[in-house]
Amino acid sequence: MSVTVRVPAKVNVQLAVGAARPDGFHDLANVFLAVGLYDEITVTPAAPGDGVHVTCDGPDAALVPLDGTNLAARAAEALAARYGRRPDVRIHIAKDIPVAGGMAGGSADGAGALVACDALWGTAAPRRELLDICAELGSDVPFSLLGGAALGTGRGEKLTALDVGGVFHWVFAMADRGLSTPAVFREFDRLAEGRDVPAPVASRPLLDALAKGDPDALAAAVSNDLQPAALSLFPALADTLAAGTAAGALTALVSGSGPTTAFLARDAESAVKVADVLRVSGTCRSVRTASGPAQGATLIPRERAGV
Ligand SMILES: C[C@@](CO)(OP(=O)(O)O)[C@H](O)COP(=O)(O)OP(=O)(O)OC[C@H]1O[C@@H](n2ccc(N)nc2=O)[C@H](O)[C@@H]1O
Ligand SMILES: Nc1ncnc2c1ncn2[C@@H]1O[C@H](COP(=O)(O)OP(=O)(O)O)[C@@H](O)[C@H]1O
Repeated sequence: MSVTVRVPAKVNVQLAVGAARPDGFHDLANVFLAVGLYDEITVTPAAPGDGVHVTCDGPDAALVPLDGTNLAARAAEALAARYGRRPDVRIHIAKDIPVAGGMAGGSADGAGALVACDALWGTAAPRRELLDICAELGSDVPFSLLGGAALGTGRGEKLTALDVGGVFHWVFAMADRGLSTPAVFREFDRLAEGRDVPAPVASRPLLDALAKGDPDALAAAVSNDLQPAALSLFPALADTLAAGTAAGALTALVSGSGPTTAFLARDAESAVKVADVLRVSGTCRSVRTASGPAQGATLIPRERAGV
C-alpha cells in the first residue's frame, strides 16, 4: 500500500521585506501564487525500526539531500513524533520543481510528505495541526499545503487565502545554478544598511488585480524586494529578465529569492511565444510554462499516480 500526493510550485507576485528581526527572520508581506509545476511524493510503509528512507528522481535529483535534512524526511519525523509512533517509511520524490530556484520545491516536498504520511498512517490530523507542523518546517511550507493564492505575513507562515478571478499564464526560466535563500536575505540586509526599511504591506492594486484575474493590472503591480539582492549575487539574471521582456512578456521578475525568473504573459499562446524566444536566448538553462492558481497538496488516486 502506498500514498501519493501532488504539490505545486509557487511564484511570489509581491514580496515586500521588512528589516531583519531579532530572530534573524524578516517580516514579510508575501503574496504567493501556486503554479502548475509539481513534485509528487509517494510514501510506502517500511519495516519496523527501518526509519525514514528518501529517494528522488528528476532532472535536479542529484541536488536534493537524501539524509535527515530533507524536508520530506523532517515532515514525516515531525508527524510521527506528534502522534507517538515510529516514522518507518520510504519516501520517493518525483521532482519536477527546480531545486534552490525560489519556487519552494523543498517546501512542496515537506507539505506533500506530511499529507501523505497522515493518510498512510491514518493519523487524520486536523488541518490546523498540519499547518502548524508546516510552519515549524519552514516559512513557505504552509503555503505549499494550502495552494491557490494567499497573503503570508509574519515570516510568511501566517496565511490569508486570496480570491483569484482568472487564470494567469507564466513562463519560468531556470538558471544554471541555485541561490541560497539565507544568502539572498543577507545580501538584502547588506544593501539596506544605513536605510530605514519600511514595514512590509500588501499592495491593494495587486490584490485587486488578482481578484479580477487581470494580467495587465497584475503585471503593473508585481514587486519583489529581494530582486536587487538576487541580481547583486547573480548579475546575469538581468540578461534573462531583459530577454523575456523583449520577447513580449507583460512583466518579468525574479521568483522569490531566485534565481528562477518569472514572466507573466497575457494568455497561453503568448506564454508559448515568450518561452520559445527564451529557450534560444542563451540566457538560461531551461524554460517551462505553467499557469496559476494551482491546487495545494492533493492526494492522487492510486491509479493516476506515476508509481
Ligand atoms: C524567500 C521565500 C519567499 O517565499 O522563498 P524562496 O524564494 O526561498 O522559495 C521564503 O521567504 C523563504 O522561505 P523558506 O525557504 O521556507 O525559508 P525558511 O526555511 O523558513 O528560512 C530559511 C532562511 O531564510 C531567511 N528568511 C526566511 C524567511 C523570512 N521571512 N525571513 C528570512 O530571513 C532566514 O535566513 C532563514 O534562516
Ligand atoms: N525535498 C527537498 N527538495 C529540494 N531541496 C531540499 C529538500 N529538502 C531540503 N532541501 C534543501 O533546501 C534547499 C533549498 O531548496 P528549494 O526548496 O528547492 O529552493 P527554494 O528555497 O529556493 O525554493 C536545497 O538547496 C536543499 O539543500
